[in-house]
This record gives sequence, structure tokens and C-alpha cells, in this order.
Amino acid sequence: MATATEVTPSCPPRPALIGTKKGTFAYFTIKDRLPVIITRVVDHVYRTYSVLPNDVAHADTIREAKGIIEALGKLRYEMQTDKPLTPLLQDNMGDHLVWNSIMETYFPQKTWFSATWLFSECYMYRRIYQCFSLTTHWRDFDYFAEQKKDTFHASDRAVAALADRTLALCQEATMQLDETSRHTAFMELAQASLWGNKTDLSLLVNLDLADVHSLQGGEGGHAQDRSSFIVVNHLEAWWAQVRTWSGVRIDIVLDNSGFESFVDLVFAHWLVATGYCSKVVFHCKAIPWFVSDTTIPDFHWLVQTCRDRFQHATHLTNSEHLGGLETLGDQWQDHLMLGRWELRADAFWTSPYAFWHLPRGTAPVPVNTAGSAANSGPGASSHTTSSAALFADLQQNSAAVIFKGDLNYRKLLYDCEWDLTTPFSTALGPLAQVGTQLPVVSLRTSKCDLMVGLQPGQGEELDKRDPKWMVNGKFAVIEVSFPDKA
Ligand SMILES: O=P(O)(O)OC[C@H]1O[C@](O)(CO)[C@@H](O)[C@@H]1O
Repeated sequence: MATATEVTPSCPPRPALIGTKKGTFAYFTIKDRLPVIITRVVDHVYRTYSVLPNDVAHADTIREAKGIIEALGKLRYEMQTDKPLTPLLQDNMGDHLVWNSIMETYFPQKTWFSATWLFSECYMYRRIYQCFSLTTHWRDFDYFAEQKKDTFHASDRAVAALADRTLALCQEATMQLDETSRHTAFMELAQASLWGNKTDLSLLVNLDLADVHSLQGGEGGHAQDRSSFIVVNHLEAWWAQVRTWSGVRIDIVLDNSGFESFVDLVFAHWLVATGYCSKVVFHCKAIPWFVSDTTIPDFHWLVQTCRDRFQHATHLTNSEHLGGLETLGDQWQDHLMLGRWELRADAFWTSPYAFWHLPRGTAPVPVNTAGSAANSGPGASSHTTSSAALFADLQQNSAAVIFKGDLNYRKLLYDCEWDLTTPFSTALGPLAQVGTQLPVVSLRTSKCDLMVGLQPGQGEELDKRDPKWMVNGKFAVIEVSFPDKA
């Protein structure tokens, strides 16, 4: 095992998950899933530009769209034929030197399959962004926005039901101080936030509406008791912390936009309503990322869609059900306006670095100046300039940093072949070591062959129960690591 100081992007603490290993989820992803994701972007650009009038006013936009499609085709070809990774060009993100120096230092001559899976996959999303960012007319175009919005609209029934439920829980919480009820509500909402992570568009590339409804647990929107599918469950340990909180700040490193971020907001709303928290910082992505990840514009769109009672909803039959949703959306807007909720989009989250690098200050990531227009609005703040500054803020000010989803889990654990029984705190490396500890909570449905924290023999039992348990998103973990209290 590499020691902490030797750990680098090409040399994680255990052998890296890598596309050259046939039969692994990494191999399947690079070979089959990622090319489909690029194809869908091509299709979206084509559909968008082909309805534009063929006149002088749109000539440049159309010409640029054709250039984007050509660049995306080249990208897909390079990936499918396993060509060497090539340097990024300078664009409006200002981080190309960071990427290129990592490539030169750690992945010289490496190809799509032979670099680490984490690097190749992040690099693909950064390259897609570059195809757009180098243009004039398409640089702010979110090529995943349509998919994100459609999926949220498809969730409208579950969303409406959950909004009413949330308001009832918040009213209860403010009316009575009974800790048992709060404990029950905490368990319910934390698990709703966990299972929201099932709605991931990069995994569900052929999703239809029926799939969305069944993923979200059917019509009612109430969390089913799926606890036997939570294979590592530190929820009680987390509650032991939460019950001592009063007016703390927490941070949520968001994952998917739409239904998942809706349930995260619901949970955050309850934590504020109960007084456990007085501030929630939501960390969004600075660029479109892993298809469905939440950007700041996505966040605002979601709040507004709730305030507008799903103006374009097609599945709801009874508009009376939407009053609660509107009330909740209005309260969220107030949270943003009054600074109780803050939105940030630090470029570190869309860098190729695993989170072991967060405290090290070895990953200076420039401010995304060009993206800042899109990343503005109530509650949006400026971005920090380095991972060290981001880390210092989290360490000094946050009572819990909640990492949502599979990619965050991969980055927390450095995306490598840990033994299933490795303790979570060991696999967190510096983030669980004296001096560089963070209060970490991970809520993740399992969508790749990486997991830690199981009991001896549990992995074998799970293999018998469902051979695809690690990658099919049906099983989940809630893992926490809090610094010891002095
Ligand atoms: O939205 P999440 O939970 O981070 O999942 C991201 C997806 O990307 C991957 O991390 C890699 O493709 C998968 O394992 C998962 O399907």
C-alpha cells in the first residue's frame, strides 16, 4: 500500500479502478456507457440547432453547432479506439493547466482505458464542456439541462406528496420538542435523501417515466422501509451528533439535480426548521457534470419550479396537492435571500482530484470567472480559489459535510480496490486523520464496484443475495466519520 505522502492520481492507496480490467464496471463504463452519453449530447445539439431559421442572424450559431458535433464525434472516436489522452485547450474555466499538468506528470502516454477510471471519466466531462466553451453562442448552453428537467417533471407526484409531508413534519418539529418524534423524522428524511440518489441519469441512459416512478418508490413518495438494503448504516451515530446541534452550519455536496436535490432540500429545510442548523451551504457543480449533477442554475430552476407549482406538469390530476409545494418553494427562496442557504460552485468539485487532496493544498484550481454569470442569483457566493481555502472553510465552519452519491464516494475513497471490510475512516485517508479531519457523512446508493465498511462475510452473503449488488443502485451505504471530541 502506498503511504499517504506517495499517494498520487496515478498511484492511489490501493490499485486503481481502471478501464483495462475487463469485466469491471470501469471497463463497461468506458466501453459502453460513456459513448452513449456523448451520442445523446450530439443528438441534443442537433435537435436544438436544426429548428433554428436558416438565416444570416443564426448562421454563426449553426456553424458553431456543426463544429461542436464534429468535435464531439472526434472525442467519441478517440475514446472508442482507446487513443492517448490529449491536453485541454485554454477556455473560460481557466483550469486547463491544472488538468494538463496532472496528465503530463501522472498519465504520460496513457489512453482512455489505461489511465485511471476516475481520471478518464472526469476528463470526458471536461472535454465535452470544452467543445462548447470554446464557442461564442453555445458556451453557456447546458447540454444536459433537458434531461435533468424532464426527469424532475416526471417526479411531480412524488415531489408533491413529499412537500406536504415535509411541511407537516416541520410543523410538528416546531410545535413540540419531543426528541423521539424528531428522531423518527430525522430517520425518515435522511433515508429519503439517501434513496433520492437512485435517480442518476448517467446510469439510466434509457430512462422512461415509468422507470422514474418505480425508482422513487411508487406513487406515494413516502420512503418505504428499505433498511435491509442499507448494507452499512451509521444513521444512529449520525443522529447522536445531530441531536446535540444548535444553530450549526452544515454543507451538502450535492449530486443529481431534480428529485435527488429536491429531497436534499427537504432534509435541509427540516434541519433549519428544527433549529439544529442555522445555515446550509450547498455545493453545486461549476459546469455540466456526470449528466445529472446539480449546477447553480439547476438549483434555482428547481426552487422556481416548486414555486410555480409545476406549471408544465402533465401527470398530476388534482392541483390542490400543489399548495404545499408552492409554500415550500417560497420558503426556500426566503432561505436563499436571507442567507440561511448559500450556493457555491467551487471548481475543485469538477477537478479530477480525489478528496484525499482536499486538505493538501496541492490542487490549486482557478476561479471559474466565465461561469460566474450563470452561477449567480440569490444565495450564490463567489468561489474559493484553491482546495486549501475550500478545506479550511469546511474544517473551521461546518458541523457536517454531507457527500451525496456515487461519484463523491469514489472520490472520498480514492476510487481504488479497498477490501470490503476496510473501515470507512481508513479509506478516507487524510480526511479522517488528526489535523486534517472533516466531519464526513456519505449517503450513497452503490453504482460501481467499490465499497468499504462491511462486516466479515457480509460481501459473500450479498453476492449470493444479488450478484449485481454493488453496481445496480439497489443497495446503499450511510457512512460517517466525525472527529473525536476533545
Ligand atoms: O450520480 P452518482 O450517484 O454520483 O453516480 C454517478 C455515476 O457515475 C459513476 O460514478 C461512474 O459512471 C457511476 O458509478 C454512477 O453511475
